[in-house]
Amino acid sequence: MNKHHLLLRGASYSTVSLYKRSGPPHHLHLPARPLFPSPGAGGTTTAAAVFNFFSPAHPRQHHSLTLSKPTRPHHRPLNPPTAKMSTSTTSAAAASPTDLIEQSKRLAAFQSVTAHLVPYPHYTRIGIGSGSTVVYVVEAISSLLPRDVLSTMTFYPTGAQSEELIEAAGLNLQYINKLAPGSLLDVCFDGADEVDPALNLIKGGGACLWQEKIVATSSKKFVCVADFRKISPALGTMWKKGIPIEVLPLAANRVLGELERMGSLSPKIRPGLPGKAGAIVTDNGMWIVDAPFKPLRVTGESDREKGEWQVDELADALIKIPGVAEIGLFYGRNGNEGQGGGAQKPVEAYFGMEDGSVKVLSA
Ligand SMILES: O=C(CO)[C@H](O)[C@H](O)COP(=O)(O)O
Repeated sequence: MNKHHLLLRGASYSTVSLYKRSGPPHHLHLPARPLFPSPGAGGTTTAAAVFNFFSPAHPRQHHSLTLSKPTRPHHRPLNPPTAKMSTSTTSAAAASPTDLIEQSKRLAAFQSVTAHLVPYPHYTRIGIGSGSTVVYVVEAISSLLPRDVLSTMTFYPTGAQSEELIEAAGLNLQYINKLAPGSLLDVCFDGADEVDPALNLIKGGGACLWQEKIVATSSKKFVCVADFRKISPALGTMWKKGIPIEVLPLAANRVLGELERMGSLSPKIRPGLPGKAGAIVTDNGMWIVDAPFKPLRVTGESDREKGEWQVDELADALIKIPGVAEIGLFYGRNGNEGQGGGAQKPVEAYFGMEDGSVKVLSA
């Protein structure tokens, strides 16, 4: 057993680098949770925390690390472990709304990767979702994990955007169609357009929902990463554009009629403008229909006469419409309930908040 004792300044750390007189630094990854009591609970008391863990660089060596906190109280939220990030987080109050949203996505990405990937160097197959938040997930993976660990991992995209992200970061790329029957990815990270308290999701704002669902359900666990705007009491409350539905182009008008009959409020074929005239075409050659419904009930039953649906009942009805390839409702089981894969809901959702903290909802 290797014993280390460090005196740290600050509230929380996710990576500690030990520099030796010679040779490369030794990176130790810590759990993403506050290490010490909050200042209000006794900021003048010296505290210590002991961790037993393995370093990815030396997986056979068992380490014990004792962290001691200085007596000065702290008032800062958890910071991702880069100097750049620390600076932007502490200036969050003065940030523009766009900066604030980007910072919150990045915070959530770093914390989710720290919690689910950094302590588990044996994870080798990772799914990468689509959208603007996932950009920060890939940044977090690239910057938090040592190169020799990354070289043992393979990353599975959910469309053209995440394929480019993986390649640009110099990570190993593999396609989900190469996953052997019965095999699963260890974990998959993806964003969402809206998240309800039961962790049902609306996805597909970026038109990648079909491959996203295939990758999520091919993973042992799905981790959702988002910003504060995505937290919702009921799907359809915050995301007003409607549930994205991937359809066979020749069936699109028929699907629209069926959706109206089910109570959807003005479903529409998503246009490709400004980039493309006509309908948007997905990575799979399909179209997207956006179908707004009244806010979806998390529990209870649907009242179909009134067009008021419970999430699972609506999802089950939508997926049965002929011509529908896949729907942007992620519902049913979560990863904890289906360890063998097949679950659409995340095991955890990380939300970067306006105050610089990260809120975590667990299944
Ligand atoms: O489902 C998706 C793409 O099909 C995205 O995950 C969702 O639209 C969230 O995107 P962003 O991170 O840009 O807010």
